[in-house]
Amino acid sequence: MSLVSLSSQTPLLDAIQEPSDLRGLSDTDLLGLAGELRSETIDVVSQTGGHLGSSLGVIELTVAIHAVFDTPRDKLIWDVGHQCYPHKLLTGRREAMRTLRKKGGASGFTRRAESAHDPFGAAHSSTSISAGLGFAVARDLGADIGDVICVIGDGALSAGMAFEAINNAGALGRRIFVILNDNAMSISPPTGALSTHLDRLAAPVRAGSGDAAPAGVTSLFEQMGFAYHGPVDGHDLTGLLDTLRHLRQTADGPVLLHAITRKGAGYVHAERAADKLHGVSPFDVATGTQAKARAVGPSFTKVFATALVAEAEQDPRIVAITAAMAGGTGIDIFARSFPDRTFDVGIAEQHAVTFAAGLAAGGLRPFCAIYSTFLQRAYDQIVHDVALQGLPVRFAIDRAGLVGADGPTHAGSFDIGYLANLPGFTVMAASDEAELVHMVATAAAHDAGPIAFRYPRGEGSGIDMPVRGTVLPIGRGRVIETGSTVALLSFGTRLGQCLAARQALEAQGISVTVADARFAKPLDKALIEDLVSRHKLLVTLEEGATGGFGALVLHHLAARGMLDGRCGLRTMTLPDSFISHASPDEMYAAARLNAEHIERLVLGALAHSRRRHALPLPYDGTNGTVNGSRTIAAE
Ligand SMILES: Cc1ncc(C[n+]2csc(CCOP(=O)(O)OP(=O)(O)O)c2C)c(N)n1
Ligand SMILES: CC(=O)[C@@H](O)[C@H](O)COP(=O)(O)O
Ligand SMILES: [Mg+2]
Repeated sequence: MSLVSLSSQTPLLDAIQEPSDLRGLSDTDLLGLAGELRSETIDVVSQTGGHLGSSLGVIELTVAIHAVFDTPRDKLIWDVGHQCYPHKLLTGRREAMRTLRKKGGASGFTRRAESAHDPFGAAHSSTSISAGLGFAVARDLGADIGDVICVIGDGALSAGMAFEAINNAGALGRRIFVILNDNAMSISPPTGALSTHLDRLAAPVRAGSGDAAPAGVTSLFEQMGFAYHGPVDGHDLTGLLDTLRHLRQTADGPVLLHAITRKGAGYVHAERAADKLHGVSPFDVATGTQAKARAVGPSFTKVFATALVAEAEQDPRIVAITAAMAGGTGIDIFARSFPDRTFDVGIAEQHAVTFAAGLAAGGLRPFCAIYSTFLQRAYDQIVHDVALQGLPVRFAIDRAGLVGADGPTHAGSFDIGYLANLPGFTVMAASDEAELVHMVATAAAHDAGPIAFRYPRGEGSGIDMPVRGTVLPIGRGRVIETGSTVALLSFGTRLGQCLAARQALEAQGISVTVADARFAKPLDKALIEDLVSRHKLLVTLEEGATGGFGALVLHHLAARGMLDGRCGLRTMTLPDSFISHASPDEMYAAARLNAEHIERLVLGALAHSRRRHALPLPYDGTNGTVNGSRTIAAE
């Protein structure tokens, strides 16, 4: 049943500059406003792309919260933040939303720097209750803060840190509102016993038989010190207004309101879609058909998944783990072939890694497929449970490097540094989709210890693909093109940019070697020493922050006493800043990691070495980016 007829007329929304404008409206007008807000959300995302289903599911919640509470003095914190589009439309950013996720435009998540109505930034899930409790305690210790409202989804609630926060909040007893937006969806259907528990609580509302948990079913939240209210219909705006007004009047401690919603609510194409149109590219509103990005080659994700299936067909010890990202990581492809060897642990990366460690200790060959950025959440598990015990967990690290519209919260910038400094780890980066196939085979065969291979979001270059992966010699890189003056040593897919830069430099009479390092650990020391001894300049490149591959190369050369100036050395990395969202190309341009930047750096370094005297480097030691600013905009 559609909750709204899509109309382009939005007279009520037109009058809303700030949430305070809502508070003068009648409940009837608020109903009309919700309808207009839903239409506007659909229209905006049909133009820009982004996260649609989640935003549609919280239209009524958004209107009710801003109508009842005194935002921004009352702090409204959205968990994940991918559902914040209606919130942004009501908080002075309606125009900015037309530039959603574009270079210089509105972020697709909440951001403190963007608005006082975004008291806490998000994008990684399950942080809202911890942050909200911080605001609540700051208030109780004298800060000028009103109420605190955390909106968290059923998926985000499956992460351990959400329960760490509930555990603490329930004991502290501070007044805080947690609104559980329960649409029985994560990106895909949720997994886990918590989901079963929530379904039991929600059953009456979902069955349309009333606003109360079934007799005898008490929520675990009550057991943990929260006043549990619900389940209530999260699309019944009038009911929500009454409930929130009542709770605001009466709450004297932590409150959890269990709101039952539908992801994609009010847009038939979203409601019908298996994923409820969680993440979409621009689409036709009438048909729901999305624009298809032109792809030259297969996606790295699909190449990974297909290669893993091929390996698993030969080896029953191979199992796959995802943390609620089966579609994004391609593990859903693996699951179709091996449902009993596939484990979706929910949004629980810490558990995923240590679970994989247990699987490895039990003699299996676990592939833990987690985006680089989300793997950050499990660092101690990687160190303490995997590396320290030398357990052969395989890490398939997707979304390595800059990812584009999701921006800095999703950039895979740090895994090279945070893995290659761990004893016993093997760290690889695929320079293209064929290399990725070989790296899956190499990881499958590697029982000597933990091994990771990284690859970017998006499609490959469409090169010829091997039928099967071959196991690579550990710690060995490969020379692609031979030259004599400059050596470009690339770790990852900047290799393509190196080859383009080589062409430009060769046209200027500069002879360039291009090599693919393949491994950041163990380093190919023989290759590095040979490149340094035979060239005037060695440049390392990586789609990672400083302190990664290039640093390890310099460490090695220092240890070998080869920093004697006979060969100039430069490292090209991501800048020491977070790069705002834009397209991947625009972000790599801001990072100065494209072919033109390689060419410019080489010419500058050669000129510098010709002058043979120290000049102040035109940068802070990175590849030309201005340092000092924490976040830089894509050019
Ligand atoms: C730590 C972390 N892991 C994974 C993700 C990817 N992710 C984004 S939204 C989402 C599902 C969230 O489900 P829920 O909280 O129920 O929100 P809904 O999409 O249903 O509105 C996931 C897994 C993330 N943002 N953060
Ligand atoms: C909100 C969130 O964290 C995910 O939806 C993420 O945006 C998915 O990223 P990809 O689109 O790269 O799979
Ligand atoms: Mg959900």
